[in-house]
Parts: sequence; C-alpha cells; structure tokens
Amino acid sequence: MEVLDPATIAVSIIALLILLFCITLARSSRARLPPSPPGRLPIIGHLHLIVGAKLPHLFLYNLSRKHSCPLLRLQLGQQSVIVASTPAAARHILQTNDLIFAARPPLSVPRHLHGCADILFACPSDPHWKLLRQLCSSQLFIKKRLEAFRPMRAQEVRSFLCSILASVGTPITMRSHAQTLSGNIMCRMAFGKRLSDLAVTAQARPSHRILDLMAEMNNLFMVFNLSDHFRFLQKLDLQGFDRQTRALAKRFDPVLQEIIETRYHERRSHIHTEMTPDFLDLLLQSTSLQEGTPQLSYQNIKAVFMNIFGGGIDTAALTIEWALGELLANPAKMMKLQLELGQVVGMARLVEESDLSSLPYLQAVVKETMRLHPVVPLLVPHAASKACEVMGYQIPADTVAYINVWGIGRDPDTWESPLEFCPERFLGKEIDVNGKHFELLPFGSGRRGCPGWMLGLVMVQIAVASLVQAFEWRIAKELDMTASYGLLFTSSNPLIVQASPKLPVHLFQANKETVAGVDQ
Ligand code: HEM
Repeated sequence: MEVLDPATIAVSIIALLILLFCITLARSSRARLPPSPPGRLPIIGHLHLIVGAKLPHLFLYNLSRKHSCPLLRLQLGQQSVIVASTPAAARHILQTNDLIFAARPPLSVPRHLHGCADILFACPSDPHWKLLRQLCSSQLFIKKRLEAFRPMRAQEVRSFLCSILASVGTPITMRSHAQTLSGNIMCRMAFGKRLSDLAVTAQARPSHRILDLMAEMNNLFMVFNLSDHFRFLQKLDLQGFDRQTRALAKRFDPVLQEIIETRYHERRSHIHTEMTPDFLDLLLQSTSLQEGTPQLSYQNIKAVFMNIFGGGIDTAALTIEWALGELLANPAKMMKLQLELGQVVGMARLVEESDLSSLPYLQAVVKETMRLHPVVPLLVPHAASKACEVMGYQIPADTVAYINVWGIGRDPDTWESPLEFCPERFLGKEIDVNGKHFELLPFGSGRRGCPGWMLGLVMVQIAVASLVQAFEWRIAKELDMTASYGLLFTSSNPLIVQASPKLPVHLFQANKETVAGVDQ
C-alpha cells in the first residue's frame, strides 16, 4: 500500500478543518438567533453583567430599550437565555409556543426540596404527574372550590382586621399581618386549619413553623446559585446552597408528613368529617383510587403543598403591601377608593367578596398595583423543550426564557405616563390580569401560568378593600418604595403604618370565635 507523504496529510487535515468551519458558519448564519448585547466574556458569558445588577429586571429592561430589542439573547454560564420585553414577545413565547415553553429549567433548589427539579406540570410521561395536573385543573383550582371556601375567607379577613384593631395606636408592619392573612387562608384551604391550630409536634418547634420554613424556602429560591449556570459545579456545591436546601427539606418534611399521616388515619377511622373537603382530602382520595397501589405518593403530596404555600402566601401579602403603599403615596387615589366603598358598601357593614364586582375603582387600583409592582417580575423561568421559532428567530432546545413582566408594565410604548400610579387608566378598558392580555401579566399566562390566580386576586382585592374601608391610615415610618429583588419583588423596607378605626368596633367583632389576633 502506498504511504501518504506528511505534506499531503497536513494539506488534507487543513482542508477538512476549513470544510468543517464553513459548514458550522453556514449553519449558524442560517440559524438566525436573537440579538445579543456586547460584553460577553469567555466561559461566563453575560453572567457578570446580570450578577452585578441590583435589580435584574431593571437591568434587562434598560438593556432591551438601549438596543431596541423586544427579544434579547444572553449567555449566562452554560445557560442560554432569551428575555422577552414587549407584549408581542411575551405572546410569542407564552401563547404561540405555549406547549414548547411549558417546561422549567432544571434548578437545584426544587430538586433538593421536592426530590424533583420541577413540580406540578413537568415530567409529562410520569403517571403521578399526569394525575396531579388533572387534579389541579379539575379539583383544586376551580371556581367551585374557590366559592366553597368563601365563608372561611370572610372569617379570616375579619380576624385580620381584628389583629390590626388590637394594635391601634402602635405602628404595625403591614407585611407580616398580610402574610398571616394569606398564610391562614392557604393553610385552611390545604389542611382545614389555621396556622396556629396545626397541632403538629414538629411545627411546635420555632424552626419548624410553616411561615418560617416558607420564608427560608423563598430565600433559597432568590439566591444566585452557581450550580444552575454551571452544571459541572453541582456536585461541588461551592456556595453551600444545596446543602442548606437539603437541611430545610429535612425540617419541612416531618411537619408535612405528620399532617398527612394524621389525616390519613382520621379518614380511615371516619374521625375527619369536614363538610368542605380541603386539598389534603382531595389529594388523599387520589392515593386510594386503586386498591393497594397509591396513585400519588406522600412525597408528591408534600411537593404540591410546598408549591402551593410557596406560590400563594408571600405573593398575595406583598401585593397587598404594595397597594396600600401606593394609596398612601397618592392620597387623592385613596380618597377616591374610600368614596367608592362608602357609596357601594356604606358604613353599616364590612365589605364582602360579593361586593367586589361592584367596585370598579378597587379593581383598577389592584390592576395598577400589579402593573407597577408585579411580585414575580421575570415570571418563573420557562425552558424550551425543543427547538422552535420566536418572532422569526431560531431558538435552540433547552433555551431558558425570562418574561420581563415588570419591564412590559412600564414600557412607554404600551402605557401612557407609565411611572404614574393611575388606576383610572383601567376604567372602562377590557384589560385584565387573567393571562389573556399580554401587556399585563402579573400571573403569567398559558400552561404554566399561575393556577391560583383567581384566589390570589380575590385575596388581594378583599384585603385592600377591607383595610381602606375599616381604617384611616397614617405612615408611621418614612415611606420607602424602592424595591429589592429576589424571585419575589418587595420594597426594601417593609411598610410601617398606624391605623385608626373608621367603623363601629362591633362590626369587626361580629364573629367572636375568629377574633384570635395574629398567629405565630
Ligand atoms: C397575588 C397573588 C399571586 C401572584 C401575583 C402569583 C403569581 C404567579 C406567577 C407570576 C407564577 C409564574 C407563572 C409563569 O411562570 O408563567 C405563578 C406560579 C404559580 N403559582 Fe401563583 N401567584 C399568586 C397566588 C397564588 C396562589 C394563591 C396559589 C395557590 C393556591 C399559587 C400557586 C402557584 C403555583 C403552584 C405556581 C407554579 C405553577 C407551575 O409551575 O406550573 N399562586 N404564580
């Protein structure tokens, strides 16, 4: 056989490399990717830009305006990311490509917390998850269930007002009162009991209280976790967050385990005979659909509760806080709302959920609060389960999508005087928060939109209406509306206010057994 001389081999290799280079170049020029801002570094990509930003949604908003790009592409370590900054870009991702973007990226915290990187709607091939998804859409988050819990919510709102009444004359932190309100409502829907009435041995220990565990969980979701951007670092856990998450799961687990097991035994011995089945009843029913083979494991049920508590408590509480803060910063709007409540409800009874549809200005105040202060400003990240096209750009599989709902809410091309708190802009307009209007997406949209949005909206509306109807408010500590950021969007300093009652005291105390003050 003839041996090739070294020069021929060298020329062949160079020709092959040139060919490969040309093929790659041709492929990448065919794949039209969204524009990417300058500043990308080797290995870390644009990570240094976003990590250095105090408010990532503000940074991304400024970036998209500077480059006039409704859809930006960033490289955050190993993660390829697109950021949607206009209603049209959000629609392309959440509506046109809803099914493809229904996945979530595999993040470390949920993996260590629930034993699954995603919860509720992922893992479509897994029968447990199919069942969960079906349960959510046919049982847990339906209008009928929301209605069944209406009297319970009325009791909790009254109790919330009583706890404020008990503090008249002293400054109160609105955030913690609102967290107790939403926490009690969520807890009674989930387990039929208030936070303080959960007779759980583990919960009795201060470090095992549900509200504290939730706060820790939310903090872990808010940190910048290197492992999410460089998968090869996951095992090293350089920042220790994975270790902290596993330790938190160890404390959370016995609380939920005890609640579930107690109910399981009560159901078997027919001790538990609640008229309105709570979420735990509905989930346990599904564990015994087939003799001997539970359809849902306890682990699945625990994961659902962590999601529901994580999704429902702070989101509603922070929105209530933002709404009261805006009304205090804008006394004319506060007066207009007081006037509406006076005309529609009067002063002889407390406002009720059945009044909400007759209070257009209240609805506008809540929408305006959610436009300016969406508490999940970039939504929870979505991920493309396969390659697709968005606004004419090629998006590779596994790309993570951030929807900058905060930026969309302040976009001057969409809103007139966007920085002004002006509820009037919604009066007589069709724009709603139900995920169908892409200029206002506080609950997201599509398959991964918030399943608890109707409950969240009602909690915020009734709480704001009750606070404004029942009390006169005064700012006790200088109002600070500057924002701080994690996954949830809060004001840097909690709102400290002082209340004086406007309504006769007997109205607050009509329901004696619920006058329990603030729990926990
Ligand atoms: C004002 C109150 C609330 C706000 C602003 C809010 C907002 C959101 C947002 C923006 C998302 C992510 C949507 C996306 O990524 O596209 C979400 C997801 C979620 N929310 Fe809510 N939410 C609220 C109340 C609730 C309530 C009351 C519950 C439970 C009863 C709840 C349960 C959930 C769950 C389980 C998810 C995850 C859904 C999934 O990944 O498929 N939320 N919420």
